[in-house]
Amino acid sequence: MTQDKKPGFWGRLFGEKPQPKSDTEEAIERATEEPRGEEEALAALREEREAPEPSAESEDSRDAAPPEMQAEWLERGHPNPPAHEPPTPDDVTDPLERPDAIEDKIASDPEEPAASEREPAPAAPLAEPAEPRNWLQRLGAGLKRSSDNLTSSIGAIFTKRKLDEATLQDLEDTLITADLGIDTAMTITEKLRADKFDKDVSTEDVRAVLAAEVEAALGPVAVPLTIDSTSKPFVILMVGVNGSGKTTTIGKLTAKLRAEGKSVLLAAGDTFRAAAVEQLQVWGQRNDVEVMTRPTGADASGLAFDAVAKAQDTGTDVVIIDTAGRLQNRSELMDELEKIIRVIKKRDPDAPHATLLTLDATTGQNALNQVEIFGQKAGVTGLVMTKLDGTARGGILVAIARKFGLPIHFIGVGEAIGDLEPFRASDFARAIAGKE
Ligand SMILES: Nc1nc2c(ncn2[C@@H]2O[C@H](COP(=O)(O)OP(=O)(O)OP(=O)(O)O)[C@@H](O)[C@H]2O)c(=O)[nH]1
Repeated sequence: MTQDKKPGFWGRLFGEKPQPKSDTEEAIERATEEPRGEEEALAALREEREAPEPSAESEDSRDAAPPEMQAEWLERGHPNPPAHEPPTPDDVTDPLERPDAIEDKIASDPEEPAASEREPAPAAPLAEPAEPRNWLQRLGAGLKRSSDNLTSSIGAIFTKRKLDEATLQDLEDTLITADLGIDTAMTITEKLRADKFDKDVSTEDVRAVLAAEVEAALGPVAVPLTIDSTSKPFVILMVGVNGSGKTTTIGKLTAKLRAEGKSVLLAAGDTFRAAAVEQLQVWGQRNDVEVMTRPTGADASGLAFDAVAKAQDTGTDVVIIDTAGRLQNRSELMDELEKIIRVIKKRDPDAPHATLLTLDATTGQNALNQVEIFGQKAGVTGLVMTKLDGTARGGILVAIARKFGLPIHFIGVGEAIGDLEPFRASDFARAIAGKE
């Protein structure tokens, strides 16, 4: 305890009663030439140190200080002892809280005006309301990095009024760099060449063509995930590389299915990692659904089999099977995925009814390879693009759509339970083109 070494610390810290000046303060008074300025600086510092009196409801009061500290505190007339021991000089991390901070402050900031002369502190920005934004706004915010990247590059290219060959070439390069794919890049530049060559063109014109082409590419693949109620249970297998968002997507999707009144059983097929099982269990609790598990290292296909069997027996609407993340180039792991599918089919030859591949949007071009290999090995039926909120590479979705034509069911723009939405081509196109 440092209480004895630092008498009066609490009082000074909380601006309680006038205290005899500490050695440090006295030394400052002696050493400085302009006593008035120092006093004001001291006053300003004390003011900064002042903390509101802890209230009976304050969180701090839940975790009381040791008895001797409480005695000092009560002696000083405070109703609630502080939450924890007063910090010692060594464990105080805020420099202004350190006993020697007064010296430092005056030495380093001799011109600091008195508190009364200071500009009033700017008002703190209003805290963002919890859930004020609709989906479109969240999508726009999520894709902002992608669209900012794209539109600022477009803005930099279109400095001349008339559209010429060099500008078109630069635009094509920009669109390819933004992961939209060569086909889309060429379609956009050709359209602009046909309509606007040697004519006035604005960045707004380019954005309009961009949005139209992206929508044209994505429209056919924006297909909702339909749960066929004649397949009971409807079995969904979730696959993807490590960390692509499988488990999180399962949690979000389960919430949607539950909201539609469907019963859901989850199978924690990532039997490699105990943490992965726990993560799914948390989502299970949140959604109030059962999660089937096996000990770490158990055969995932056995678990999948049992989950389908149980859902058949209990009349559960949907079974979602999580799987361990695997890189598409690890053939032995991809073989294991094939085994899971084979085994599920022993319970229901039509299952899995949907095999969803989660793609991390931040991956960029590698996503194309993932779709290809997972498609071949696991018979992917649809895609979920996750983490569109944290990437400047959202354009990859366009390239994937053009190359594979696989349905894109959902996109994820955050980690929260509500951050999964059915994919809508026009919303995505407008957001990525930065159009209101
Ligand atoms: N920002 C953001 N984060 C996401 C999104 N989806 C998932 N995540 C985060 O990505 C991380 C990995 O997600 P998981 O769901 O654990 O991924 P996984 O594919 O199950 O991972 P493995 O089990 O390791 O293969 C977690 O921190 C998630 O919260 C999303 O749409 N946006």
